Amino acid sequence: MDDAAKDLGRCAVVLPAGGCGERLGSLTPKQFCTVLGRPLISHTLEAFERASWIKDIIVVVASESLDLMKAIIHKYGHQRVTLVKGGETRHRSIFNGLKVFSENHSDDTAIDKPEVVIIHDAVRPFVDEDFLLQVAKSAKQHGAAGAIRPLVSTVIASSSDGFLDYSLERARHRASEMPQAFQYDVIYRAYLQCTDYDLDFGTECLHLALQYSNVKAKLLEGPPDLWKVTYKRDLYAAESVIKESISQQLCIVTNVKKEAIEVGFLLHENLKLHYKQVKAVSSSMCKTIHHLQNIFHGQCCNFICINVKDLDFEETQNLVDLLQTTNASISYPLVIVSVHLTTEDSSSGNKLSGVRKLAKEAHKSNILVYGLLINIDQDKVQLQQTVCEGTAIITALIKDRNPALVGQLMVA
Ligand SMILES: Nc1ccn([C@@H]2O[C@H](COP(=O)(O)OP(=O)(O)OP(=O)(O)O)[C@@H](O)[C@H]2O)c(=O)n1
Ligand SMILES: O=P(O)(O)OC[C@@H](O)[C@@H](O)[C@@H](O)CO
Repeated sequence: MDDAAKDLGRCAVVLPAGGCGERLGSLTPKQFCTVLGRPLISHTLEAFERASWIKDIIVVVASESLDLMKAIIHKYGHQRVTLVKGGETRHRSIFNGLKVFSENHSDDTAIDKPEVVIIHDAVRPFVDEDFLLQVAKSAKQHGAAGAIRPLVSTVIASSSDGFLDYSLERARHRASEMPQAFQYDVIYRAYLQCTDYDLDFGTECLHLALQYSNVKAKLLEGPPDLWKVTYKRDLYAAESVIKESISQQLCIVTNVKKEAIEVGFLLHENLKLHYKQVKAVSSSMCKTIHHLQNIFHGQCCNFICINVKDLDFEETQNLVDLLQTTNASISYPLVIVSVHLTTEDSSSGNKLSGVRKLAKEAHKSNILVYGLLINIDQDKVQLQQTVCEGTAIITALIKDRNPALVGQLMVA
């Protein structure tokens, strides 16, 4: 991607995050509300950090949120971030963010002026790097560029007495979304000329570029998940989108004992009907996180660990220990379904307490461990049926990632 961005020149992003999220109805401003255990703004930052060609990330927050934002940056290890104090309105916050490149600072933190600056609401966490680059390149060429999406509802105007005045032809109009991008001088010059009315009541940066810099923005149709978190339902939707994105891959870890391999094979056959990528590896291949990351060329968040009856939790404990050595679970809760093969005569009592204890410890590292008993004292047909039921339990646990079920022992 870096090669594709090489003609862009220096690029930065301004993330306005200084609002109070009134429409969401929470005491916590929505950019700091947690989604899958992590503040919404951290998900957005992670998306921009994937674009290494964006050299500076300017986060604009209300002064009362500066310490909270610093703590989030530290906890999640965000890089390339500069904090700026927000303003009373979104436009004033964006303007404060843009000033960081052009005005001297008391602490001499001058930041190199970018050729292209992206502006993106911090509460829009789903940012696609390819599309970001398209918008930035288009802004380099045309002076300004912005994301648009088809309108879902028709736009109408109301008369002062509350009756329909006129309606806009929906097919000819679009919703203005983000990211937007500008040649830095185009948008900074526009903000310098803004009236107070613009700064206090305006909502459209593209309009400012046209009004004050006489630059018509290039409009690019963006992907469907560009939406802005505004209402409570948007937080729930964001959590579902993220859960779905981290539930595409699955790693089955088993040792070389015969019964473990047999159940592992049956689980693999069932699970590959539900997941895009299912890999089965022997626990001997999972001695280092390097091995694990090589399996999926990156981050896998879902594991099934098959423990044969006489070894109890050794496989799961080893996997938890390995995962705890990485930051993998900082970004998203990892799931381990600890499968225990059992026979008619073995008691599940000690397993229950064992899974509970192990799960409680792992949960401190944001690793969710669930137990699953599979009785292998069955004929082939019955075992296949049991594994099929076990697969349904596993897919539900991974999809839901419910902390309340951590340490519970399900029976297929
Ligand atoms: N004074 C403000 C107001 C808004 N924003 C930011 O602009 C983005 C989009 O604005 P909006 O969705 O309106 O956020 P809020 O103003 O917080 O929401 P509400 O209007 O419901 O209060 C958000 O990331 C918000 O934090 C900002 O930086 N400074
Ligand atoms: O008006 P709000 O402050 O809720 O949100 C800002 C949005 O209007 C803005 O992000 C897009 O419409 C693009 O300009």
